[in-house]
Amino acid sequence: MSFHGIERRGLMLVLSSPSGAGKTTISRRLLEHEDALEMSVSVTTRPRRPGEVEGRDYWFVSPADFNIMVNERKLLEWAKVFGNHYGTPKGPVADALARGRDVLFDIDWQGTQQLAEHARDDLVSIFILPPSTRELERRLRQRAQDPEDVVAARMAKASDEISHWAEYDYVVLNEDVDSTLAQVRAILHAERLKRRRQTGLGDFVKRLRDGV
Ligand SMILES: Nc1nc2c(ncn2[C@@H]2O[C@H](COP(=O)(O)OP(=O)(O)O)[C@@H](O)[C@H]2O)c(=O)[nH]1
Ligand SMILES: Nc1ncnc2c1ncn2[C@@H]1O[C@H](COP(=O)(O)OP(=O)(O)O)[C@@H](O)[C@H]1O
Repeated sequence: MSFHGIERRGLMLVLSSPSGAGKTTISRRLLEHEDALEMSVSVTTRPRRPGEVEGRDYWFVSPADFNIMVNERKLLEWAKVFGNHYGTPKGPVADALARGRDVLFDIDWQGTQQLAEHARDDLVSIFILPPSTRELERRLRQRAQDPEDVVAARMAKASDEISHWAEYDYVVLNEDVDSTLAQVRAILHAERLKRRRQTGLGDFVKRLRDGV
């Protein structure tokens, strides 16, 4: 990746939050604005929701196929969430990073911990908090795509998920979508400028010094 003509190493941007806090909304908006960013599309055994698109939101697979992917080590990380399995296919992430692109992950704390074990230096993690419990419940119901018992289960798990907030590099409160988006973009832009990510800086500075 070239940034002002200087080679840069791609980064892995993780968004986690309790269900309903707004990860999907923020991810979609972010991808509209950030050309150099690609979504990591997970595989899941969860049923497809109305409006979800195969290959855009998830790859929907059977439990048997998921197990095959685990056994063949095709997943970078995987976890069981709300009784279903979710995992990150390895290939597309490696390809994107090799092309110098950044990769966005909508994964839970278990997946974030696994990525941190393998690629801490390339990882930038953001935890998204809802403004209040009431608002979280309102958002989960408003989405109205899950049956009532699923909404209740997700609310019951919210406290567990939130308990991992301090394991993240950044924490953003998602009150208003536009300002959350601006904050996440600011984090991404600053992280891209980290010296160790600008791999072409040494050569650039050498040419600069040679010229003076
Ligand atoms: N570890 C891991 N978690 C995932 C993956 N894909 C999705 N998740 C998480 O699984 C949880 C449930 O996702 P989903 O069923 O789409 O509901 P959501 O909470 O509305 O996004 C969320 O916390 C996601 O971040 C994955 O590949 N790995
Ligand atoms: N800042 C916000 N203000 C109001 N509603 C929001 C906000 N962010 C997300 N939502 C709504 O809340 C619901 C859950 O958001 P979603 O992005 O699906 O959350 P998650 O992916 O974390 O489960 C959706 O109906 C979405 O439109």
